[in-house]
Amino acid sequence: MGKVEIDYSVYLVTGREFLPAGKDYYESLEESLQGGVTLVQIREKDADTGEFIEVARRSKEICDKYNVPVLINDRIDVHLAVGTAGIHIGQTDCPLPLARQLVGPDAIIGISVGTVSEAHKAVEEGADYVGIGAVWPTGSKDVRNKKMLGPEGVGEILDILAGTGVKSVAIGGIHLPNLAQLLHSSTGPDSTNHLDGIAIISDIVASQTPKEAARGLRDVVDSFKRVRSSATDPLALFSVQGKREVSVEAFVNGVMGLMDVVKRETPLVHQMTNNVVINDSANATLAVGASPIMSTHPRDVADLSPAIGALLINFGTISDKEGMLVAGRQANFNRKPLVFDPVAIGATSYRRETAVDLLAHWQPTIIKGNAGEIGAMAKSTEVASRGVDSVGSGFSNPGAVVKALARKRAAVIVLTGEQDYISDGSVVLKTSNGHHYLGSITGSGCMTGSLIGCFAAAARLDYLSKNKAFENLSQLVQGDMLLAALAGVVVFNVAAEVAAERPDVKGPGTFRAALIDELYNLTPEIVKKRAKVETLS
Ligand SMILES: Cc1ncc(COP(=O)(O)OP(=O)(O)O)c(N)n1
Ligand SMILES: Cc1nc(C(=O)O)sc1CCOP(=O)(O)O
Repeated sequence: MGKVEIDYSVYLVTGREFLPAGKDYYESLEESLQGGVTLVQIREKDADTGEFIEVARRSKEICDKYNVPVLINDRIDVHLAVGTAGIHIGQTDCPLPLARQLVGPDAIIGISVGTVSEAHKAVEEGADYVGIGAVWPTGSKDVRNKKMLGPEGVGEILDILAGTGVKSVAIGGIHLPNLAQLLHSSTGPDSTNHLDGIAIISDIVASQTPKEAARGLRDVVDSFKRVRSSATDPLALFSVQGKREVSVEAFVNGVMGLMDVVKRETPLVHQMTNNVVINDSANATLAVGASPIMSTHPRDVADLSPAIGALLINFGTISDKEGMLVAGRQANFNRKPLVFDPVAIGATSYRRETAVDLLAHWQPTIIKGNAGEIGAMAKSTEVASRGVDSVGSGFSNPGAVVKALARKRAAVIVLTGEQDYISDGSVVLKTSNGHHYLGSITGSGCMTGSLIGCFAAAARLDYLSKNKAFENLSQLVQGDMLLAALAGVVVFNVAAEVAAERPDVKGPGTFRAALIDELYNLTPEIVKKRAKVETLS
């Protein structure tokens, strides 16, 4: 007979205990199937065998109407009694080789994995799919004894599965607002090994409207799979208007256009930054025509999110981690650009752990850092950090580093230095503006991050003024984020050059004041004349 063909896109794991008051289980199941659930697992933790068989039998009758296969959680006897498509087992249930002997070659066997070694074993033992979890904390199961994987941990397990034919779903704490982040940031650099689907209890079962809940999840997964299978650029995270023209002239014209958009729209740019630079960053933001808001309290930042144009998270003095977690999640949920400046990430283990934690909870759109910071993000040993500065002469091939990291992180990467390198994983840009005074004042890197935030907000607004919102539901943000990153870097460095040439500038002190003036006075024409931009690929 052969194995049933399974679509893992939206895999409902049932749980009668999570139904909202008054909601009938069978009604809820049928509504979720109407919404687009593609696979159902019957999970009964409290039922005795007779009751489990009855629930599975009736559930299968409903699923059969929609041609959706059913699997049974843990209980091989219930699977055999009802004749379902297969089983899902955990690490402490019946060993997989024995389960295979009992259910036969045609039954689907899925197994839970939470580590790379469990994934290796699942492949060796012939699992059809793995349930990778827990991605995030969940109220549906006690997972306190398990390591939370975050999207990055899911990605490490997906790397093991690449080329094996074993399918994958992620499970645990997955909801509509964090779904696009999970799908993108667990995907490997070459985009071949991405999740086949997601397994969900509460987001569907606990909903009063399971049809809509399932439909929302299904739309995002479908859209993600469509983009991954058809895009010429496998990242396809950000929208650009049509096919991008990769020429210096097009990029510089684009920067000029974004300068106008910022001045016209004065986007609100929420900045959670460090107390060394907070004033300079706010002033630089105002000088280019945007509007800064420097709030940090978790309750405040959640309310702000719908109104802002972009969010900057600069963890220089890392005193507001709770607020950063909330603000980043809200930015992803509201599909606002999120610029991450992991200041001195390589310098201490606390900073590294904080970054891992933040990145497990939200997906940055643009990551900006100096060589030490980008080296730490890329786990490169070529460049080391000392405090907030990097040491050594830099990367032997900086363009390759930013391109690879952009693909790994599914974000635009900006590497600042005497020359700046920017990549979205496809195009690599190099810019060479600036002045050595920038190294003699505090906050030049942080101000660059702020300006990238301003132009990211502008790029999103520009896109939305010309296109329909959210044509592609799996995209995290809309607008040309590569161009936004370029604009932030070029505008800041050109203004620095102009400031340093002024006769009244005698050193870093006068330069700092002049820099704000020249950001304020900078015109698109000056940028066009001075921008030193090269395309490397
Ligand atoms: C798709 C999927 N993945 C993981 C699990 C968890 O299964 P298990 O480890 O057996 O734990 P219990 O579900 O029995 O609590 C799952 N059920 N489905
Ligand atoms: C059943 C289950 N298994 C998990 C694992 O990590 O193996 S997490 C989990 C619960 C998933 O429920 P929700 O979608 O409500 O978070």
